[in-house]
Amino acid sequence: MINMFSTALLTPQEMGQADKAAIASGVPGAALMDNAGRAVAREIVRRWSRRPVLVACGPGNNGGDGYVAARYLADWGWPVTVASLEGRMPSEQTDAAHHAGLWRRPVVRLSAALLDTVREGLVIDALFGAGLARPPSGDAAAFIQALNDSDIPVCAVDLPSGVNGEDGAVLGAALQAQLTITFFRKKPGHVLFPGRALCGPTVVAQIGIPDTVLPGLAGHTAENSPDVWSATFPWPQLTGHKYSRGHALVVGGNRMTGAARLAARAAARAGAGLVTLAAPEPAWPVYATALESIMVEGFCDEYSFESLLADTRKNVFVVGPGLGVSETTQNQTLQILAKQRACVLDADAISSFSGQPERLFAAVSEKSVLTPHEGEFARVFNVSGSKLERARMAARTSGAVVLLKGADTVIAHPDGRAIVNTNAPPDLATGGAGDVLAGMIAGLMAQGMPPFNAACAACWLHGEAARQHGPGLVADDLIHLIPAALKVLRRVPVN
Ligand SMILES: NC(=O)C1=CN([C@@H]2O[C@H](COP(=O)(O)OP(=O)(O)OC[C@H]3O[C@@H](n4cnc5c(N)ncnc54)[C@H](OP(=O)(O)O)[C@@H]3O)[C@@H](O)[C@H]2O)[C@@H](O)CC1
Ligand SMILES: Nc1ncnc2c1ncn2[C@@H]1O[C@H](COP(=O)(O)OP(=O)(O)O)[C@@H](O)[C@H]1O
Ligand SMILES: [K+]
Repeated sequence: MINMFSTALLTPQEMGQADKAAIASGVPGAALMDNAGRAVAREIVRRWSRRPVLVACGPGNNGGDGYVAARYLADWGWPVTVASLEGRMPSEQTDAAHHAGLWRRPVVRLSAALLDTVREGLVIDALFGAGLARPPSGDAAAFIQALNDSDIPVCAVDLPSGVNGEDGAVLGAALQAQLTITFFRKKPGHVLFPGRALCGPTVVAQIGIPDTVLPGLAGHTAENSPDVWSATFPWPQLTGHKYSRGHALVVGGNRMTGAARLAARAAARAGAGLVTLAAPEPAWPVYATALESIMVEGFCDEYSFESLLADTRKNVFVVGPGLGVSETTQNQTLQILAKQRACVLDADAISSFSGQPERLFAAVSEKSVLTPHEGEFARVFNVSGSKLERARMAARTSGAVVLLKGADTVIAHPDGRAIVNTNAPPDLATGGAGDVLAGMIAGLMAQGMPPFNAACAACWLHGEAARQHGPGLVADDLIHLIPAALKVLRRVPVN
């Protein structure tokens, strides 16, 4: 069971449908807009002391929210200037026009020169939100450029103008905000780069849209959070034993032995009851000396490798870290996939199919999790579009769960669902961090967690472990911080 609703990510189009459904259920559009603008004003007074504010309003509903925010701030005694793009007011008989009408003071034409009035103040960006239709040009482009060149803080309504809500891309030029307030649920553009960085922290305000509108229109994209998968998290059972917690087998390489060791340790820390490292004979002493609780079994050829896989209690395999790109790696991967058990394919297990992706796609299934970074991804998937679209398309094409790594990791299921991870600090950009992630996913799958859920949960725990460490992180540290991340997940304070 997976909960895609509480952190659902809605496209601008889906958000429009949510808006309509809320209105149909009896909440007037003007009230939604009033709630939205008041939420913006409230978040501002919570963070900044009273100061001059310039509200830049576009011609649509985003501008409508701006007129509301301006009214509340002025009512609370803030010095407010309202400016409209190209002097355009909202079309008559719209909610935005209604709220623009409630602003009884002057509305000036927006220009970069107005920034001089708020050098010590703040700008509310209510130019464009979900309805951004083309790259900003003319007055809008000049204003965005001048504001970005200044150090005046910007509070964006819904999205920083210029950011595409659907995928976080910049359409021509976009504002850099210090705070973004969005409504009801985030959009993909709030969590995917570069949009995420341009938003600053994003606050989600509830404005009267009931959650009951969600099942009709959302459910295929969400932000990663324990809410999504915690119901299926495999906590140890009182009467459990090591065999009931699964047995992960990690394939080791001959030379880069650290990668598989990291993955094996991470699988054990994530809770696999038993972990075996399958070591090629020449490297067996290296693995055997380094590992204590992890069993090390040697193999010398494909036959002895095959016999290592035979034991059906070994219910999940990790293949790829430190193996090297070669035909041998490809063969080992295919041998593993032929067992039709759960597996995590990382690094060289993916790259070894460069130029022959069909061989990989024919062998994987929903029980397989592929964990490429962008470089590995490009070797086997020939897809374009946003990161969300590419991961989704890769999962559909291959039939496997695909976890496309990076600062905004996307986890996609072949059925079209996708999760965007947002808790990973940049300290994770260090060699071996991906090997640890692969092991953690396997450790959760060993305990019976469904592959997609396991990939999401491991990714969140990985980010949390890194957050606990902070700067100076190396991959080895993550192993020791998995217990601390698990404690956070259980809401038990870390001692
Ligand atoms: N949905 C909800 O639940 C709720 C939504 N709410 C709010 O509504 C916002 C969405 O409103 P929206 O659909 O009116 O779109 P919006 O962002 O104002 O932009 C459209 C206008 O901008 C114009 N325009 C576009 N690009 C342009 C460009 N490059 N350069 C120049 N002009 C450009 C475009 O003009 P046109 O293309 O017609 O010339 C049109 O007039 C959403 O972000 C949120 O803040 C809240 O009130 C609470 C409830
Ligand atoms: N800038 C970043 N911010 C957050 N997480 C990152 C960033 N860069 C990399 N990561 C994460 O760190 C891990 C690196 O994995 P990978 O590139 O496979 O490294 P390795 O192969 O050395 O183990 C992935 O989980 C990735 O999502
Ligand atoms: K905006």
